[in-house]
Amino acid sequence: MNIERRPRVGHIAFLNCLPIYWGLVRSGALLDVDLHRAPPDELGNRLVAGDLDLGPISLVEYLRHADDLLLIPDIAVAADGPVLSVNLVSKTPLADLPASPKIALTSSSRTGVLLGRMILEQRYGRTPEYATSGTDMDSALADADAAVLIGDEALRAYHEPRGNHVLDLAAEWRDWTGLPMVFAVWAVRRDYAESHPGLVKDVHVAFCDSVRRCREEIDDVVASAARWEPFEPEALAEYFNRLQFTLSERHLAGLREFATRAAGYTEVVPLPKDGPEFFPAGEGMIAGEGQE
Ligand SMILES: C=C(O[C@@H]1C=C(C(=O)O)C=C[C@H]1O)C(=O)O
Repeated sequence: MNIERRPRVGHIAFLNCLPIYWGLVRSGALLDVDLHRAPPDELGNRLVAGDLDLGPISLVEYLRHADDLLLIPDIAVAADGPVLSVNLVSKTPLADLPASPKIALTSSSRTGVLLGRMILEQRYGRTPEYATSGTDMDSALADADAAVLIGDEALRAYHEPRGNHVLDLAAEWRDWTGLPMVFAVWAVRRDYAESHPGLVKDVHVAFCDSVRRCREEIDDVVASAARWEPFEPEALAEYFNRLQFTLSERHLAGLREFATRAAGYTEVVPLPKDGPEFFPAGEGMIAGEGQE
């Protein structure tokens, strides 16, 4: 009897991760993983608790738990400029925000909300009062001057701001540092990587192949997503084009810069000098994508 169980793999329940999983269906690799779909905050908790073996995790959550995790090469959720779905949505133009604005931080985010705090405090000299909020624009703005939103709700706010002002935080990061912003990385628990290196390698290869297929079949990805999502095909095409799913050297430079700046804010484990530490999987497999 086979007592091996499938690797338990996370799946971020946002449109932005659809391209990463697209090819798993096409190649059949979907049958070889036990996929768990949830918002990023929940997936991070489950990976850290050992209820998942590997998968996407918010960059900040990875930095907090880097001692227990290894990065999986090549794959990320990132943007080198506007991302459209990590936004500071404010009732007034940014310049008119008071010195100590009330800022709502969506409960689903760890990285976007910290990026928003850094930008408000360091770039725009504000000393905000923060509160955790629901994930949608109305509940987040109910008792705040502005809100940091991520994912589908933030993309919706970008397309339908309803009188509010939308500041793209990945664009802000790029203007500020000259670097891409990495929002989520793929990580594997160290104990799982040690006991099941072959399975981790298989999942890595399957995801790299999936991203490659998605780029080749992007029109089908858009058409398929547009059947179910409240966004026009053109808007989805623009979004999937902005998003980068790779972790190139340039992305790593952005990740390290963010880790350095995050250290002053939250209990992140400082990266080792030549860090982050990777699951050993050889050369990058989807080189070229997202690299400049
Ligand atoms: C680009 C995005 O990245 C997401 C942002 C995250 C965060 O802020 O913690 C976590 C996972 C990512 O998928 C997005 O959701 O819009």
